[in-house]
Amino acid sequence: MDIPFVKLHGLKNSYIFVDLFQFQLEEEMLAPLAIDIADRNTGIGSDGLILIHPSETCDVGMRIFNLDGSEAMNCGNGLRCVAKYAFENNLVDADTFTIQTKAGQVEAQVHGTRKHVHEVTVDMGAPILQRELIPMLGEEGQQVADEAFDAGEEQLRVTAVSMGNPHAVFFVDNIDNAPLYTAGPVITNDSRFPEGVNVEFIEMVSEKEMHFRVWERGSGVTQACGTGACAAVVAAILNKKSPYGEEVTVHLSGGDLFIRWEKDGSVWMRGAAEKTVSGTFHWEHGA
Ligand SMILES: N[C@H](CCC[C@H](N)C(=O)O)C(=O)O
Repeated sequence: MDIPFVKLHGLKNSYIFVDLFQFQLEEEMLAPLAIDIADRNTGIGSDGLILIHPSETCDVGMRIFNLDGSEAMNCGNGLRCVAKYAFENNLVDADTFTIQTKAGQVEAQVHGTRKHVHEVTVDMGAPILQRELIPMLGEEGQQVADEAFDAGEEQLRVTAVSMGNPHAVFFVDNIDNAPLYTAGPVITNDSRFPEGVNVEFIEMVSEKEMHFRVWERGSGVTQACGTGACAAVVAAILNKKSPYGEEVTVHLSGGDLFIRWEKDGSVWMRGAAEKTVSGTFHWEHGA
């Protein structure tokens, strides 16, 4: 079958987008399609697949699938790309609109014109901090902030935050020495996280600036992770390394995101979204 797609990225965290307003896919196709279309050798190449779909509760809907075909509940960089695509393709009437995710709904505001949106601000809603809702094993009802967490030879300290998807945040003295490739793949599958976890390493530059690296659940090391950047700033504030209510600059491998967490309120994410290419993917389903 020939599948129309658009490739977009948020700070080089790229996804292949299929617009279900125009093209239909069967549910059982989605995971194998994500694996095939994201393959850098035999597919288009990306960090996963994102579906833009009609929604009964919001202006548009988004579903995201990782490289390994697993479906995630949320995707920050993907949301900015969905917002850009929806506005530029007249799927929405105004420059501010709602997007349905499996984690709930968010509100996006695009910056730019119908011809070209260059930046998007998203109200990501409130973080989820109760251990059992991350989910992470251990005493229920508690937050997980600066808790001892040994992984292999690494003696680390974890702060766990969900943005609809789970994140384990670790503060290190030097981001270049972070055990991203050694501890990342171990922690992402650690049994203390029954649904797996996205793994972030953070080096604080100042209270309003940090370096960020990520091993993503289901995709491995990516150039950026929007929900991860949100989780990192929440973790910094919980650990009194950053202030509530002020924009923190997060330096990811692929570029900068600007994140603020309003006390007792939402996490706001602002950053770029760019289109790379559109075309048709010829897919022999089941081949
Ligand atoms: N890259 C995405 C996160 C994907 C999350 C996915 N790896 C999972 O939660 O399983 C972002 O910009 O938020």
